[in-house]
Amino acid sequence: MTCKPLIGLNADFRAAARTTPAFAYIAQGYYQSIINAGGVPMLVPPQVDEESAHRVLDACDGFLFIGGADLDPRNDGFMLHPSVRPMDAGRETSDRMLMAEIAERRMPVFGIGTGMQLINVQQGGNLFLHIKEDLPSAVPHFDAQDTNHRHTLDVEGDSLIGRVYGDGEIRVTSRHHMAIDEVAPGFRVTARCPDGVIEAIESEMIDWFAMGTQFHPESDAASALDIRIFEEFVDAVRAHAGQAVDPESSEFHLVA
Ligand SMILES: N[C@@H](CCC(=O)NCCCC(=O)O)C(=O)O
Repeated sequence: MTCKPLIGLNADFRAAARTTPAFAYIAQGYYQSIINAGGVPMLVPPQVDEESAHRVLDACDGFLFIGGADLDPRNDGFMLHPSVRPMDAGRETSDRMLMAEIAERRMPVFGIGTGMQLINVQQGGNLFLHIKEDLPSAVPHFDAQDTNHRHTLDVEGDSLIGRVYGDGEIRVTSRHHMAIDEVAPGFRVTARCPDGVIEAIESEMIDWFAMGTQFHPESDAASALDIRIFEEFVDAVRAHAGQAVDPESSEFHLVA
């Protein structure tokens, strides 16, 4: 039997406005990258209770948390900072429910942007709420005029990110004003911007594939190397689902 792994993606949510209804949505780069890497994306709108979140996860082999607006620091016991623009409260509640259960199940997970920040806080780490204030010498990590604003990246060679990018200058797409401060127990930093801002984390736990990038490998400006991160993730999902690679056919078979 061959089958592609089913990967859940949390959708963003925008409340109704004067001329538009409420809608859940997701940028194409996130789900297209999963398709390109050989997975089947399943878009998950905000869930209303734990039972529903668990039912969704029963159907998934892995999960991708997408970027978006800010997590509300008050949900982690911190004060609101004037720069923080909290995401829709329903999305945040749903994302946190899904993430808690994903961690419990040790389901393979990849978080991008806010998605990485979610993994980190749910696992006991914390965040700088505004890079400009907390790390004043940092280079710009956000440009309102350029959604594909890029900066360079220093990677740890003995990591997934290091394997993907190898040697040579790396430039990645950056769109954030918050950043990881303390890394959650069980995770390590595997990439930083040369200014020190944490750009990627990976689980060190042998029973759990979990990783995050602060940068955006799904962006329109993604390189062939950026796309390799999704392939590594989808391969990890397959491995967790008990599938093995058939090098002849490039198809994936359930291991009996
Ligand atoms: N809280 C974050 C948000 C970082 C992020 O996810 N940016 C992407 C926004 C929209 C998208 O491209 O999906 C911060 O630190 O600013």
